[in-house]
Amino acid sequence: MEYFKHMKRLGEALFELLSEALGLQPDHLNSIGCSKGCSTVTHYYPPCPQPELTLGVRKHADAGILTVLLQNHMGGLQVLHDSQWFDVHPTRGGLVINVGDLLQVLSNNKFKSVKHRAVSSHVGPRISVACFFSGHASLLDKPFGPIKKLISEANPPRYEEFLLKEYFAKFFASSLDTKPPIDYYKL
Ligand SMILES: O=C(O)CCC(=O)C(=O)O
Ligand SMILES: [Fe+2]
Repeated sequence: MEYFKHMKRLGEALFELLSEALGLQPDHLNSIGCSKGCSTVTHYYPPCPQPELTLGVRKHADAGILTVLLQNHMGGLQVLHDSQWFDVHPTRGGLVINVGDLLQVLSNNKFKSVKHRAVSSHVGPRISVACFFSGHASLLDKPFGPIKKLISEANPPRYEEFLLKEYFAKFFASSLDTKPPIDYYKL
């Protein structure tokens, strides 16, 4: 419980910084509910006898707005950059912050969601705790798209508006092998 209180506060602070980085008022992303709707998934990856035959989690970008990830000392998380996989080495007391597909939409592609995966290992277990910020429930029924203040003639919208509830319905009906729901709304 204590951890989630801290996650909520951290989320608010991160969304302030991200708003400023977009050239918006510091409270912009918080005021539209970005730091709400935080859900948590804990992963337990046991030691794997044949790690070369499998992956812990396949390549994907997180579907929500922002993810705060805590991993134990085992390592295994990798991010894709310029078509190459890079290890995200665990740092004691460190957290990994991943931009999700919905922040890519809100920022009209200024922030790019990060493709990542978790590889298996002979040793373990590896444990990770992901807090997914997916936005306040009241956003589900409202049109969602790039922030209007970020749109101009020089920077036209890269996504059409859509309903988050339809987006999440697509997400929950999909697998990591199918195209991510964000792709349906690209302009
Ligand atoms: O276990 C990890 O480090 C990654 C988990 C992950 O990518 C996810 O839950 O979306
Ligand atoms: Fe992920």
